[in-house]
Amino acid sequence: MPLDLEWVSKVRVNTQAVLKRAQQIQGRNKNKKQWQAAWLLRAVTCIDLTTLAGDDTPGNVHRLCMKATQPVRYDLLKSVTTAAVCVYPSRVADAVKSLKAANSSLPVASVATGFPAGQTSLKTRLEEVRMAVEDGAMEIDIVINRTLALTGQWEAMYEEVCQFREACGEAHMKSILAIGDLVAMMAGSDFIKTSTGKESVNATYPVAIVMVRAIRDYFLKTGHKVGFKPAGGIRTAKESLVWLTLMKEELGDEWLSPRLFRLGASSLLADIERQIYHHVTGRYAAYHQMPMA
Ligand SMILES: O=C[C@H](O)COP(=O)(O)O
Repeated sequence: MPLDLEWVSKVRVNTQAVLKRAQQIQGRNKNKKQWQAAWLLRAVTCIDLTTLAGDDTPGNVHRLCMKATQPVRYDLLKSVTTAAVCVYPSRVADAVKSLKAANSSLPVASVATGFPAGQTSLKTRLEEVRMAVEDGAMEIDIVINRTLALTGQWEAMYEEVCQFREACGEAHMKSILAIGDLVAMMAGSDFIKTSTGKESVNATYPVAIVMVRAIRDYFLKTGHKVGFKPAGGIRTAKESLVWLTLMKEELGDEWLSPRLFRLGASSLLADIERQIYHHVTGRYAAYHQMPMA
């Protein structure tokens, strides 16, 4: 849609109310036994299983892909996968190859646009998006230009995001960072994502509440449903339940599927798998019994 700065300028956040709501949501979802297991399985299906490390290799990306296709031990659970795998652009081809060899249609997501800082030229950032798409990425997690956002240059940020949208082609575009949500949605983002996972503060519930309410406002005004992806520092099964509760309560059941909700996480799955192991066997497994692949 065209940029509507009047709408952006009218946005107000009641910080105290948001903090209170965040507390409230963390106290919800006391489901136990099979209900808790069901919620955890839902969380698994929404994970973008991620590796974004300087020492990523075809080998560890391959293991990640195998884990994504069989996230919970085969003897405990069959036919569930994560939503996607998420890697650096340089590793997209490796992930596509591994998944193809495993006969899997799981999408490969790639961070791009100079992730995590976004401090490279626009030309370079656009080229990076195109290359990742060319290598087979079906989802692109872009970093918005924080310099433009922090200095209030919304038109320029909107133009950049529109160009990323175009460079993504058919690939879904997820835009990283709470700041500038509305502008990113106006410019065609399919998802908005809290953080890169590389900042000292990443996905927090109060910020998420502001973001999902921006998604709701955007939906009410345009009829267009934008997805939400919290990412960074999400490590425990319990946290995944809070995130699902937040989505259910703020946006409703429709936002509880991978089409509109993802958890960006590199090390959450192990804890969920442990909880599911406990649910099935009555015992807790050691972490080494839940291998990466
Ligand atoms: O986009 C995903 C994040 O980088 C993952 O962050 P994490 O490694 O803290 O789970």
